[in-house]
Amino acid sequence: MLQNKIIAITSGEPAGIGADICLDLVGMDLPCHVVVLGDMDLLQNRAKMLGKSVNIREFDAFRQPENNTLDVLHIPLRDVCEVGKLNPQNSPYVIELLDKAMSGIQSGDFAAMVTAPIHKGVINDYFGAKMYFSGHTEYLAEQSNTKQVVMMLAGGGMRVALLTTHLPLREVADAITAELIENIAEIVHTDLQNKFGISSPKILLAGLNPHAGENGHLGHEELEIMQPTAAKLRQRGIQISDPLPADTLFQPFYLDTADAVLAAYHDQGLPVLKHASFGGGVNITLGLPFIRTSVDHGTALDLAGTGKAHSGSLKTAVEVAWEMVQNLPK
Ligand SMILES: NC(=O)c1ccc[n+]([C@@H]2O[C@H](COP(=O)([O-])OP(=O)(O)OC[C@H]3O[C@@H](n4cnc5c(N)ncnc54)[C@H](O)[C@@H]3O)[C@@H](O)[C@H]2O)c1
Ligand SMILES: N[C@H](C(=O)O)[C@H](O)COP(=O)(O)O
Repeated sequence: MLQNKIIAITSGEPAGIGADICLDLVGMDLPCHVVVLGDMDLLQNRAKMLGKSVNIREFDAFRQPENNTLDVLHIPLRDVCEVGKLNPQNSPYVIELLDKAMSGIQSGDFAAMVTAPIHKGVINDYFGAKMYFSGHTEYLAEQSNTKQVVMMLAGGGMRVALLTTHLPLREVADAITAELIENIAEIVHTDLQNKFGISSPKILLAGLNPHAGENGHLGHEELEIMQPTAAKLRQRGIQISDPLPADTLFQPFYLDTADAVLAAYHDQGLPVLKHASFGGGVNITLGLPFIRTSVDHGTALDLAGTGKAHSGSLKTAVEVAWEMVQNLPK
């Protein structure tokens, strides 16, 4: 049976580089069979534009993978797609790719999903008040009725998980509660064990404020919330540090002692990681009832159809998803 050995790749925003990087997978040495979810004509046209001669065929779970062939689960675009130009009318298509990948996992057709980049802005332009879309992470959590998930990126020899994800900076401090830290740290701890095979994970907690609050003189979240919660978590057997100053935490002296950093917010942790590994890192959603990884970059509308987009991150995302599948308790 091929079925549960297949990884579904959602091709993402059709005007962006999603199709380009999916086409690049053909001929790569991948650890498993992959099927791309997307519009077949879009993929054919993009292949032509890029001068790639790739055999694009309709996905059939019982067919063996073939050389120079991309298996595609055809999902039609809703409207025209001009390369590099966002068309809000295609937003339901982008969402359908995610829904189909998720239902394929639930039915046992796919072992995991890997997502190519989407454009959150255009999805919100289309759906308006009907649905607020802040990212794959939050959407997949909602759709799978998962109360808490964690965004973690890996690259450049580090893993960086986030306490808060796509949240305006103004709202970050209020969102950091003892309950949130406990929930997130527990998910990071458990998923590092179960999905990454790390038996005794060590987590470094970054403070929210400059110099981790400078003993309460530069903010009180560290003393009042983060430190007592970290102590409580340690009593429960989770190896997490007290909040450390984020500006000096990302150096080998600390990083070499740990399996993951838990950053307080998106742009505290991710710029460091992306500086070290942009285009080769991977975004992993922890805490979901299924495996989902993604690229570390966005839609790069400026590069779509030019042949200049790098696909290393997509390849890594497939490899990491597959490794996670292998690590799942049997
Ligand atoms: N996994 C995802 O779905 C994901 C991740 C990050 C950003 N985004 C979304 O993408 C959209 C655009 O975001 P942005 O402009 O901040 O970031 P971006 O990553 O699309 O582009 C930033 C810069 O990096 C370059 N770049 C990006 N990917 C590249 C690649 N594979 N190879 C070579 N160069 C590459 C782009 O040309 C651009 O100069 C936003 O809507 C954002 O939310 C989605
Ligand atoms: N925060 C992610 C990053 O910077 O790479 C990106 O926006 C993707 O997030 P989702 O996987 O939730 O779409």
